[in-house]
Amino acid sequence: MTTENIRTYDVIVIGAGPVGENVADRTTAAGLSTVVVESELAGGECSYWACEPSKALLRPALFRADAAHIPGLASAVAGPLDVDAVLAHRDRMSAHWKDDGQVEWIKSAGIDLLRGHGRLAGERQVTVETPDGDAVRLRARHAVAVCTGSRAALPPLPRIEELRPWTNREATSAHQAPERLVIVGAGVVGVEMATAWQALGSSVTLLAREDVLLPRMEPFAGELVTERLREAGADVRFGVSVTDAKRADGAGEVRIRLSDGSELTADEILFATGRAPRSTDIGLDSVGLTPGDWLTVDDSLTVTAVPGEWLYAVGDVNRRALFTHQGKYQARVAGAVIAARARGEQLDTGRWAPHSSTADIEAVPGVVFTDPTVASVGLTARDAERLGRDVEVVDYEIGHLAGAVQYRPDYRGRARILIDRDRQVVVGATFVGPGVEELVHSATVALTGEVPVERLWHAVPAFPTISEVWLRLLETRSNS
Ligand SMILES: Cc1cc2nc3c(=O)[nH]c(=O)nc-3n(C[C@H](O)[C@H](O)[C@H](O)COP(=O)(O)OP(=O)(O)OC[C@H]3O[C@@H](n4cnc5c(N)ncnc54)[C@H](O)[C@@H]3O)c2cc1C
Ligand SMILES: NC(=O)c1ccc[n+]([C@@H]2O[C@H](COP(=O)([O-])OP(=O)(O)OC[C@H]3O[C@@H](n4cnc5c(N)ncnc54)[C@H](O)[C@@H]3O)[C@@H](O)[C@H]2O)c1
Repeated sequence: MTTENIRTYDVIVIGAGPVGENVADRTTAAGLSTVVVESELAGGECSYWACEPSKALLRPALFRADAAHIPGLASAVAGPLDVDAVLAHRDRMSAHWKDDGQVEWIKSAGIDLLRGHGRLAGERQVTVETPDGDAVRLRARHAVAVCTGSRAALPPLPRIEELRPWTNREATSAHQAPERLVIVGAGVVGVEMATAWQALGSSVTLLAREDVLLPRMEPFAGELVTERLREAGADVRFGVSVTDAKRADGAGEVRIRLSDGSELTADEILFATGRAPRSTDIGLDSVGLTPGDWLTVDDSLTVTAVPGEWLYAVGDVNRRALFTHQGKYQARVAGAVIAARARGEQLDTGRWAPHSSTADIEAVPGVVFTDPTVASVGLTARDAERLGRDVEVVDYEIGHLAGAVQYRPDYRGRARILIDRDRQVVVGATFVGPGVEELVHSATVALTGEVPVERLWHAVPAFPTISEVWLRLLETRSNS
């Protein structure tokens, strides 16, 4: 390798997903020269095969579900969705799988972009294999941030690759609705894709290994989503997993055997069975780490097992909170940490301090875009029990609110808040019902601000809105 191929920067970021882009933005803004390395498309999974395309598929389905129950509007939305128009909209929202817009933004922010596959090559060093087969060696004066994200984790079924199964990539970029779609896994990807493709004309069978959908959330969330999915025509089955699956003649339909002995036939099978870190081929062994592992970090996003405070892992790859918004929050913290260390400053750590990623553990909001929508932040009742936290659990049927009936006359939904008995602050909230996605930030502010419940009495929600659920929850509590 010639010396011309060695480039030195203050900071090297591997992976230009939403998180890598934000780390690079922060370090550049702090005056540190930064290069970001990307092997596929700048913008990452979120822009092309996750958040953006999935929400573009779901929005028409959810809007129609609401409109179909609003007097005077129902007849206008009768009949099937215009699938071609929905898919064309999804294509636009995924920028037609081209990253020119992202590349332009990266350049405008003063960040260098290097296309290729990045691998750690010892302390503060990264080697990049470029698309034309060249190798570029990068050296960092201060920091390397691994932001390589995650990929779909497939179950250990024999010869699974011969099945050509769908993962999130195919499920968000398919150009036609399969007639019969079997979805394995009832987490967020499973239920969102079941909602979208059932609305787009597929006959969906959703297989849940557990006895409820969305098993990590409050049980009533999964119960309400099950009701509506079944009303929409989906076949939802509990307590089953796939024991064997084969594509007939290697090309035709998929024949699936389930753990209860039953069999299914489908045109496509989607495995929505969780995520694995993209860390198998990023040179982890060169710094004493195990390829394929999640990267454990402390609250400053510094990789704990590597000495010298130069290696960071930010976003999905550290497994703290697998959401774009939470990864971008970590990126803001990591950028501030890298800049402070580069200036030789003492870090300001501790809960909610600028150099401490706190919210990605204590107040992670998430919205599941299903009918009904599920929005939550903080602990569930089950989490509180597991952690031995003494909480008061308060429930309210959102459908009793005037604002909910105005929103959709057949409104079905429920809210739950958890109040820490000692501190008298909200430590968890779950809202299930149409339109609750914009409600969850009020709960996030209550959690992060640690607003005393007594003060929440004075936060008066407007009439008639679904936000009045806050007042009813507090009234329910004081009446009990
Ligand atoms: C179907 C689906 C829907 C989702 N919907 C939402 C949602 O609505 N809201 C939400 O908040 N979250 C959602 N998520 C989660 C969200 O997509 C992730 O949390 C987010 O993409 C993580 O960002 P990241 O930058 O850490 O990783 P990624 O987005 O995975 O980006 C990592 C980047 O690194 C690159 N890379 C990897 N290895 C290398 C290497 N060796 N060299 C160079 N480049 C490399 C990749 O090509 C990629 O561009 C969804 C996920 C899925 C699967
Ligand atoms: N709207 C959003 O914000 C959004 C949407 C999609 C994904 N995401 C993020 O992406 C992450 C990954 O989502 P996901 O749904 O892929 O994972 P998940 O971990 O949420 O759910 C995976 C499900 O698959 C099941 N499963 C695992 N192995 C199985 C097997 N062999 N057979 C049957 N079932 C099996 C698990 O029990 C679990 O219920 C989520 O945790 C979330 O953070 C967010």
